Amino acid sequence: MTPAARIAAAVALLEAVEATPQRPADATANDFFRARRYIGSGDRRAVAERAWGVVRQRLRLEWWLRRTAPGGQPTPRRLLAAHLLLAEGWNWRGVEEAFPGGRFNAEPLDAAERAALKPLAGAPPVHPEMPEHVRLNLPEWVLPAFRDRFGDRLAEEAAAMERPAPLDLRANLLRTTREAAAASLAAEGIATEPTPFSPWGLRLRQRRPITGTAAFREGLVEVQDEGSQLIALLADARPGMRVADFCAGAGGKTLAMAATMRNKGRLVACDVSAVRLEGAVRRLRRAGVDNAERHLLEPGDRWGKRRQAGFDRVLVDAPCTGTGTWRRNPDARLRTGPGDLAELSGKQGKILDSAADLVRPGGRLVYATCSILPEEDEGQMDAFLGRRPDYAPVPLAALWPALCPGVPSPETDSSGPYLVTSPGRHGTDGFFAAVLERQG
Ligand SMILES: C[S@@+](CC[C@H](N)C(=O)[O-])C[C@H]1O[C@@H](n2cnc3c(N)ncnc32)[C@H](O)[C@@H]1O
Repeated sequence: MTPAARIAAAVALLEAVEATPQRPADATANDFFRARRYIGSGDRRAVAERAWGVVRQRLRLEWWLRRTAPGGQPTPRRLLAAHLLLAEGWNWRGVEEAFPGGRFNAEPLDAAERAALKPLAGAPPVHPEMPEHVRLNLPEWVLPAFRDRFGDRLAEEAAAMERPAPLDLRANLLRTTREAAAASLAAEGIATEPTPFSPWGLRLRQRRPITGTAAFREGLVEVQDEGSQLIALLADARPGMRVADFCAGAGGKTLAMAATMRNKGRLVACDVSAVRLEGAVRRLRRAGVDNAERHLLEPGDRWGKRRQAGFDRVLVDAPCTGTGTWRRNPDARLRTGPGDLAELSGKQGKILDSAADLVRPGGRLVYATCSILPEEDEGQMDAFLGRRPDYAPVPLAALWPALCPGVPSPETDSSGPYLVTSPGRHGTDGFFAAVLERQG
């Protein structure tokens, strides 16, 4: 593809993303490229990277365009050209030439577009007159909650959320060790380093596709952010236990817990989504897990009633706003709003109440989110502990030394008894996890 054709394709991809604003952008991108198989993998990567760059910077690009052309719409063409000028450092001439018209290329910029864009040449992406949330590249509605969470580290965390996430793998101890998995990847030309907190984690030095490697196909490694690995670690599922992964999805944490259980005991992966649970089947097989079963939770289901107090561990990896994963899903910060938070908070409380009854006295309920909004995290725990005096938190500081001997704990001064990870401080996604013990 010529550089101009790549620009045109990135504009078309952004238009497709805009046309389905509630759909995750990567799902739209998959359809987009499937319908254009003639776009080779190098071009596909370049087109997607540029489009995601625009999505990542959208709040700032829009601010600039509203300033230079107050009545004009921030169309995908304008946003992309603004991105070239502000974020990629292109000069004005280069941008004009990137829209040459003709077959496979974007139409030339018209007079209104030129008037809106030309003043952006040489301008900095962040302007001192931007409102704080635009400067930080965060939607306005999360600002108070993010400030509660991060205090004077807010700018540092917001900046970390703008950087693309590294690719983390979890060595599957059912099949290998972390060292052997790293050696196997290295033999295939993929350099990794151990993650600082998770005893199973390997971080790629450079982002590379890994699903084609023998190490992945043979189930030696699974893709999983280090923060997510820590949640499975905190569940402390041991061989012979009865364990329920209540919101198992496609089994990311089920797989990790099967490994700590060494395939011994009973592990049930539950979810309300048959499609997501089905997604776990191949992963479980590849990982060599044979102690896990799946259960689809349905309305009126008596499964939970029959298993009250039947589990040593119940993990609730709750549906949440996903605000902790914004560095990974740049479009999510544009799609998520306060209405989602209200709806999800209600759901989280209900899920916790159902899951809590499954835990035996002396057993543990582990509640986790990939959100950094206190309302979904500590707020949810305060409300739950108010409703359920038979539960008490087990502080992270008490759990960590036995789970990870010799490794410094990821706890922070402000995280209280809970695990709170963040991109700026830990280099992971933003996760929250609480371990609650049911009193005997
Ligand atoms: C954060 S995702 C789980 C991710 C998964 N544990 C992993 O590690 O890959 C939350 C899951 O909760 C499920 N869910 C939503 N409502 C639920 C409910 N009422 N009971 C159980 N699971 C639910 C969703 O279908 C989704 O798969």
